[in-house]
Amino acid sequence: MKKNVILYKKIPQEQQARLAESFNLMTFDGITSDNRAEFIAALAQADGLIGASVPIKQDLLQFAPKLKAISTISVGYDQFDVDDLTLRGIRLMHTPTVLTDATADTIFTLILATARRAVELSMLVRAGEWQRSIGDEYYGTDVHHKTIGILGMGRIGSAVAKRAHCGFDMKVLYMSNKPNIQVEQQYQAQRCSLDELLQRADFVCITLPLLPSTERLISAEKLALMKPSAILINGARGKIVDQQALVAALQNGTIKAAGLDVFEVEPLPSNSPLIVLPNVVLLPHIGSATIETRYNMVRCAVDNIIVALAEQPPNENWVNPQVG
Ligand SMILES: NC(=O)C1=CN([C@@H]2O[C@H](COP(=O)(O)OP(=O)(O)OC[C@H]3O[C@@H](n4cnc5c(N)ncnc54)[C@H](OP(=O)(O)O)[C@@H]3O)[C@@H](O)[C@H]2O)C=CC1
Ligand SMILES: O=CC(=O)O
Repeated sequence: MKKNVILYKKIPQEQQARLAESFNLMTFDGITSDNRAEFIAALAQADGLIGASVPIKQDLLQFAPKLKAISTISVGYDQFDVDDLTLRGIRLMHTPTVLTDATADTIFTLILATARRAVELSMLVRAGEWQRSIGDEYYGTDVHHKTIGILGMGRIGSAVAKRAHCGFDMKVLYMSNKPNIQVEQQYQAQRCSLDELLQRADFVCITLPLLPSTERLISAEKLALMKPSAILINGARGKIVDQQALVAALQNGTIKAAGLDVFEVEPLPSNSPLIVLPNVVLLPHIGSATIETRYNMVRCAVDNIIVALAEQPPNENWVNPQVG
């Protein structure tokens, strides 16, 4: 008998067809206050869930007594309580690797856009204010040959290090739980403490997961360690930075600029003080948002739910293989 799967995100038709071939499929275009009751009712019979961006924790899981697997169309899984899923015997699968390069490219987009003031100057042109050759008040800062400090040297951190070293002749510093010998050998990366990295780096890039140990890691005190000329790039999760402290640091010149793809609250509220700061480049959480990469993530997540519900042995996309 086919198992029951809920798809809670819109995905390309042919991938949805793969799901419909394997499972009794129920679909939701996101979970909103309008359809939440219907989603909760569907959970009663669900063997599997596949989707993205929605926190699925105890408040929803209590209505899902049969649930055996969740496949998230993302690499980050901070929207779940992994220990609780493991206790409940629910397999959690994610989509590492397929989005690594696209996300590293987004991080480099933010590095270049902040350093060269690309958004600010583009707005000046659009406003008709480009009347003569621009003066030094609008000059940017070099990226090449500068020092980049990468927080978290995993898949995306390593891809950023590659771009920095091979493409921009940058010196690479990194802070990680354990040494990454490959990046040390390939990109001459040097591991150091968080404080040393913050003091030395021209560009500080966050590529950490959101965990209790990383939440608000970049506090007012840590921002104060950065050079006044330094630029902070966050391509990971907004809650890793104390956003209020960041706004203050950008307003009072503690640091020069920031490039942000992620925020404490998403979508970023329209009254956020970040919106009016000229020295910030803001993106709407698009780290992996290319046509090719988003498609590959969906394909990977569909593969994952098929594997997980077929009770095949753990593979590298399983977050909690101990569930078995
Ligand atoms: N903006 C966007 O659209 C995207 C954002 N992301 C975010 O990027 C994050 C990283 O992804 P990815 O590179 O694939 O993940 P990885 O797990 O490959 O890399 C994370 C690295 O951070 C290290 N780390 C974890 N905790 C700490 C800590 N307290 N101090 C120092 N290092 C630590 C990990 O070390 P160890 O292995 O030893 O724990 C690991 O090396 C995701 O979790 C997600 O939140 C990802 C994709 C797109
Ligand atoms: O934020 C995106 C992810 O895949 O994680």
